[in-house]
Amino acid sequence: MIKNLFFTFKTSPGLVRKSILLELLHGAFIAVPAGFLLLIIRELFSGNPVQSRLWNYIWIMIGLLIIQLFLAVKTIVTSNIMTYQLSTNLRVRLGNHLQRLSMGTFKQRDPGDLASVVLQDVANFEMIFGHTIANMASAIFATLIISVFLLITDWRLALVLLAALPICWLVIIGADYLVSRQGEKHVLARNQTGARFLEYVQGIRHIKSFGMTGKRFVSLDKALNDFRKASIRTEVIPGPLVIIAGMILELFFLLMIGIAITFFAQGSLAASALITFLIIGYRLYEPIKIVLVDYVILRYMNISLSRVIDVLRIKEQTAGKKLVPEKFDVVFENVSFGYHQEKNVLKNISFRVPENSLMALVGPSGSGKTTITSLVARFWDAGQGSVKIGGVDVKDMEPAEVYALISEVFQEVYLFDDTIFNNILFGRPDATEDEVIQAADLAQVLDFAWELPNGLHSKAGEGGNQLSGGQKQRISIARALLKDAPIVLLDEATASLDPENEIYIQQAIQELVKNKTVIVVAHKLTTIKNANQILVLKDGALAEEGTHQDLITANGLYHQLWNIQQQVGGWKIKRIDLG
Ligand SMILES: Nc1ncnc2c1ncn2[C@@H]1O[C@H](COP(=O)(O)OP(=O)(O)OP(=O)(O)O)[C@@H](O)[C@H]1O
Repeated sequence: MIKNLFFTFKTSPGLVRKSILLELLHGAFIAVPAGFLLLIIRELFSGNPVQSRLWNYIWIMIGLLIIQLFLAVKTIVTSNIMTYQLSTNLRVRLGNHLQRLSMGTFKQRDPGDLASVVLQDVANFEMIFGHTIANMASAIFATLIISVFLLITDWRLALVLLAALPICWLVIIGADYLVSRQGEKHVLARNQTGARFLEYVQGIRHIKSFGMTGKRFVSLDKALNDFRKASIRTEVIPGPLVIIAGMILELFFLLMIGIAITFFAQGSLAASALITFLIIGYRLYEPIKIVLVDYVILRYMNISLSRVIDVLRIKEQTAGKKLVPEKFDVVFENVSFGYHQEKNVLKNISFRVPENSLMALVGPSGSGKTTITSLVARFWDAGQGSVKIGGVDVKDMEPAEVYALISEVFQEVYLFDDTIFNNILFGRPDATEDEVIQAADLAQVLDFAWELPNGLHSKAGEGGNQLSGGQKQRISIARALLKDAPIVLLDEATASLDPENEIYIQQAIQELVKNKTVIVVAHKLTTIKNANQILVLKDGALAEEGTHQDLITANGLYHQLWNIQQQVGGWKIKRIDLG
């Protein structure tokens, strides 16, 4: 836990130092009045108490109380400023860090879990740390000072009181163990609930269309129930141990009284010392009781903090030599890559796409076509070999620099819950209105936008849910046109569209790929007949390479795929003819 706290403190060391100093000072001012109480008792039992001296002590104690009040306010304010500063730092660090992670990290991790780290775990830290740390620091310091007073007064009785501490500590270690185990289960249950909610809301359309509302709700309901049970256990299980620790303190206090009375009866303890231990001895335990409860809660907070730090430690994509290419040909040199270490989905792939030419990727489903485009965009880094743009290894470029060179049009289009205009503007935020309109025109967006109530300024709806698939495609092409990046990655967008939309989109794509280096994942071979180069993949390896004519002549896998598609196409035409 200490390590995790230091990791967090590093971001605002000055503020943390100031806060800790104030807390220690506050602790001292909680303890010092006990010293004056001790002097008052001594004076009273001196046989000849001096009234004025007693009053002086009382005035000093009142003065100390006022300072203590002032310090308490200052400490609360500073520790809250520190807590919110530290949690803000954590959020900013997480935000910056997430940006620099490869896309792979996001695909590999449960999105609900990642969201709960950013939202829940940081909030957990914020809430618990703010409320416990100030108490703990001042309580520990106050205990130390009161112990010194008591040791000076009578070391034997002081040792009896202090002997309770290691025993309490053992009990707290037990509670700590339970909190850590149960806390992890609680956090897991909480994340499951978040993930199931996310799944339920995101998939609501499909869940409804397959009539699975009840079934899916069962898994959400189960997650909620598990979370409820885990929450109760987290609260209840360590509770008795904390109470036991408190009772041990009470028992040792009673033991100390018994021994003190014996010493008093034997004449080895003065009456003033006996009274001192009865009054101040009890005060020794007050801060400790606070520490006992707060420590257990802090351990729970540490589970959240560890999760935040784990995310912060995920390796970021580096920029290597921070090079910027001047040309835009794309080269793969003996690239092998696997999403998981055990299995390579790309095996020793080499090719070159010259600047301003079009290369098509063809192959059966799962052969690795999309993976190749993901490596060009540096969504993932190649395991072996290198991916180069203009002679520069993408690993030697800032990931943002790579993204800036690439426009992508994929089958699945994501639109923001904003206007069509702003969704296009996203391609190049500093573009002028005329440029956006021109891109919308070239991508055939204006054709349908002018029929909408607010034209280009009509809302696309969250994820583009107020538009058809073809319309969303055209917006994404307009966005790519506006970006005007030198490299275009196309996951053949027309695969699932009706003929009318397909024509529109083909026209829009013709505009997009003009004078660009283009890699297209092709599903319909007719659309890539004129490609400068076709790469045929099979099981992640390069099976064939050449132009359409070369590959037909070679009479291999491409020829087979071509024949199949021709037959299916012919069959479709026949069916239409018959109809
Ligand atoms: N994020 C991922 N995590 C793990 N494995 C993945 C991931 N994405 C793809 N794969 C696997 O990698 C292999 C290649 O997938 P890829 O999507 O590149 O194929 P594809 O040729 O584009 O397929 P399709 O034509 O069906 O889109 C497949 O076996 C797939 O299951």
